Amino acid sequence: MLDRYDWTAITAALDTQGWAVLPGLLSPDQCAATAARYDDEAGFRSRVVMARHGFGRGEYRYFAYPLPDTVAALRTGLYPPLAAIANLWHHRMGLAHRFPPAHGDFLARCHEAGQLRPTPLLLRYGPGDYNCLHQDLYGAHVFPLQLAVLLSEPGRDFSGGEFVLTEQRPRMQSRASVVPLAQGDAVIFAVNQRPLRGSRGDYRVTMRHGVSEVRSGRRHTLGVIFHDSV
Ligand SMILES: O=C(O)CCC(=O)C(=O)O
Ligand SMILES: [Fe+2]
Repeated sequence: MLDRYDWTAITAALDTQGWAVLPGLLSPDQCAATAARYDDEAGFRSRVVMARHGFGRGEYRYFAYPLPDTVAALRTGLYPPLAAIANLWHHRMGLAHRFPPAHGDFLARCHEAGQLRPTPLLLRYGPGDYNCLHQDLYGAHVFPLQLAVLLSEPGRDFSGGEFVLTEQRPRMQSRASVVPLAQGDAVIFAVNQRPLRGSRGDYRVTMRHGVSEVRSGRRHTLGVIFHDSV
């Protein structure tokens, strides 16, 4: 499923803009089945109503272990190519920490540090809902890339609700990108900092992501974060 993507082009996009799209990562049927899980209380460890925390408006649920097969397969399968990019990024940012080639070994590190709780999540937005710019940092162990899959079809299921990324360069104003996504497309993006090549070598920029206001309909997304949470 993942070897059909051009990982050289994905790496280049991540290096230049801090995000890359994987078109059609999930089929419409997989999207519908995944979004439908939202109402099934049993598969989740917690529910967050965003307005209660000042995170925006809308809600999300964190999956419990064991994760659904589709989610587990994405998390395990995407980790190795992303770990290679993550290690290059850490090298370029002068960070000593390196990521093991298999997700199980990285999770073992998270778990030893007390980051035991699964972080993949389902999000649900209705009219007027939005997600404030944020970073998904859940402990000292942070994998620098994450994934969001749009489960709904723009134009048919909802309007508005665009995936937004900002990039804060040192001592400069922030730059925003709107990521064009169709149903089943995934965006891979930097969780926190990423290296950017400047005329005097690499420097670090800080990324944040969020979702603009949903105007109508209902929008579901699947979020895959590779580190577990305290
Ligand atoms: O709903 C979205 O597109 C954003 C989800 C999000 O913040 C995440 O997956 O971490
Ligand atoms: Fe997020």
